[in-house]
Amino acid sequence: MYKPVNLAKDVFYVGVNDRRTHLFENMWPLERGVAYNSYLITDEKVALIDGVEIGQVERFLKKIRAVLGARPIDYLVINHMEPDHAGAIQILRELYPDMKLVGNKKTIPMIDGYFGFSDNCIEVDEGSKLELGNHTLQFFMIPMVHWPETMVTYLLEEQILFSADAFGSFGTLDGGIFDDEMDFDYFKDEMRRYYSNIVGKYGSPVRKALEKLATLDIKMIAATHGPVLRTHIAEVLDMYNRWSNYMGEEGVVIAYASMYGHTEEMAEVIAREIAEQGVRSIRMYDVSKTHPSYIISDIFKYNSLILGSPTYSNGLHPNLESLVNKLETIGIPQRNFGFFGNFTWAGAAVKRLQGFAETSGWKVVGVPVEEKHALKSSKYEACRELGRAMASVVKNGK
Ligand SMILES: Cc1cc2nc3c(=O)[nH]c(=O)nc-3n(C[C@H](O)[C@H](O)[C@H](O)COP(=O)(O)O)c2cc1C
Repeated sequence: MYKPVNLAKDVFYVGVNDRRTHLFENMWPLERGVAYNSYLITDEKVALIDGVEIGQVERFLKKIRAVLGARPIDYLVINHMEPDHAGAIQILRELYPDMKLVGNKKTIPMIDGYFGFSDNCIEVDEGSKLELGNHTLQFFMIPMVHWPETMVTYLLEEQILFSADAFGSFGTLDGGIFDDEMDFDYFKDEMRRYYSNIVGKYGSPVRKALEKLATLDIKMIAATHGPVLRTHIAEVLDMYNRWSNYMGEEGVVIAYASMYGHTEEMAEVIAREIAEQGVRSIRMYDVSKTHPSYIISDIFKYNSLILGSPTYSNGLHPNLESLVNKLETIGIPQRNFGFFGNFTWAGAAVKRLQGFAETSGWKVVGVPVEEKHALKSSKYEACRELGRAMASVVKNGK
């Protein structure tokens, strides 16, 4: 019934869209859903590359059968064992009992651990090849992008890279499957939100993977989420190069918490001064309103960050603390950093942010401002001074 979508002759897209799940990994908002991409190659042997999340298996199987009819699958290539791709393994194995699972030495113990079997598995290694007939698959390991077993599969004859979660994105494929069939700008933002929050900690493994992939001629990148890339490959590789090197463009993210508006007022003063100094890219977020994944995405985009918080139970406001914890986990090596806070009887927020600044190794810009009660003229001027200092560093590097 389904009209097959070809990436090349005998290479098919059989992925599915999920618009029902609200939170990816039960954490990251999916405003426009997510796609679980899977690919089928038909030759003397049939290979399926990655699967889908278990809840989406029905439509997935329909798409497979639309291509294969009653023909069995010979190989299931498992580039990545995360359950949003590997969840359908059990069902696929029951439907196709002779199907061999193709993974590396780290994949197979995970198959055993999750599903309780390790028979019918083929272990591949760096550079191993699997012949399907007229098509040859070659495997390259990209450990910790973003799980240890992750590998990519390269289809030599068509120069298609099946890249697992690398180059993936949130967002369903609303009709368009390929990057030139859609408004790709939306996906660039969602690709950064996906990368920064899910893969962002692993800059060094990503850089190693990019070096390895640079030796391949790539006509198409087929990731497990988001559009199939055939037009924007160079641009996306460049984006990955910048993100994995934690290079931020000129701009300031200001993220604050505020219960009664005093900390917010300080943030407004700082932002206005930065703008008056000529910085055009300023993104201001109330951490109680905006999910941290969007804020972290912008912290990856821009080279400077200012955090502000009221003191709350002798610490940071819990939502700001949560953002700081996430930043500590990711460990971005360098940003220009300013901070400020507000309190009523004994300030602790600025002290906590000072501690974060020291452990992060970031360049502290300006003098931190801490106001007691309402904003008064001396701290108003101190906020402006912090804004001026930040604008100078953003624009002039000092
Ligand atoms: C639940 C709660 C806990 C607080 N804990 C502290 C505290 O430990 N030390 C302090 O000096 N002020 C504390 N405050 C007072 C706030 O820091 C103060 O009201 C501040 O001005 C709030 O800033 P905002 O207007 O930006 O929300 C607390 C306030 C609330 C509501």
